[in-house]
Amino acid sequence: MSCEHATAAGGQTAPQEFEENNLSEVKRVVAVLSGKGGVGKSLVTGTLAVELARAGHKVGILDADITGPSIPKMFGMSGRHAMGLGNLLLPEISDHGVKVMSSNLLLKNETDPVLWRGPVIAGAIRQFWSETSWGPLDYLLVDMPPGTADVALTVFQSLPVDGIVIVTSPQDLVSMIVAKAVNMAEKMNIPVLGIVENMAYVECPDCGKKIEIFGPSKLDAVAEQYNLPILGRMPIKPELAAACDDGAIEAELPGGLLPEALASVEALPEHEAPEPDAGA
Ligand SMILES: Nc1ncnc2c1ncn2[C@@H]1O[C@H](COP(=O)(O)OP(=O)(O)OP(=O)(O)O)[C@@H](O)[C@H]1O
Repeated sequence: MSCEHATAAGGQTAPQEFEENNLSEVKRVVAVLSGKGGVGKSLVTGTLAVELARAGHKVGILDADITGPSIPKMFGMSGRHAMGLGNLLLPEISDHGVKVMSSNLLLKNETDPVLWRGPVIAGAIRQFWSETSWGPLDYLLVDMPPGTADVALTVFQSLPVDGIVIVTSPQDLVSMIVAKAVNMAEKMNIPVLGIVENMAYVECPDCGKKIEIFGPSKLDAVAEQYNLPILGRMPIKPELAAACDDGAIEAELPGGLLPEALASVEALPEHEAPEPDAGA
């Protein structure tokens, strides 16, 4: 498949800070990172976005998981396409006001594979920041690609990320994954806000007992080892997966799933406004 926008932006490899355009006013950027795919990073990003929006904040999601984007579907945007305004892209806006920019919003069909090479992906990230009109946002959440490789590095080197939320699951090699993320964050000088453990347990529908089906969690020990706060434990809930599949996360997400993560993100100070002459 091809994308006019992303192809035009290809060829950008050298690490550099991407400029914010003068139609965006993003106060805080939070990256949601996981060590591998499928641990629920996108669900945690979506949950945080919904909880922030319900708390009255203006929220956007930059879907940096370029080759495996799942945010638009979760927010009921399947089949929608991002529009342009002059040189800028306009994010799609969900029913409850969450703005989303994603490679899936640039594809003709959402089932088309994204077969872009690294430099083109970096170019897409630049477009989603520098060439997207985000307007005023209290929080921009970045749904990172899984792992700590190339694209993650581009995001951390190029966007003004204020904090990182690490998502793990009990069957992960939690200690190693957290170590990699913490080392990367330290090198980039970005604070890690803490760890969310997803799929931590299943609740018995009859007696409410929490069953740790992947065995006892190692999260407490790892959090202590790296001196990181635990930002919450999400249970496996089939209705969550169904809500994501139906594009109904905003309507159907139960309240209060990640209170500690919400409080930690809300406590982040605003970063400094861009230079007045930073243009699109
Ligand atoms: N706590 C949960 N309960 C039920 N289903 C879940 C839970 N967490 C994630 N899922 C489901 O598991 C699948 C993978 O989740 P998700 O897309 O959020 O993972 P990811 O880490 O972002 O994956 P990738 O890195 O491949 O994009 C989705 O279908 C999602 O709805």
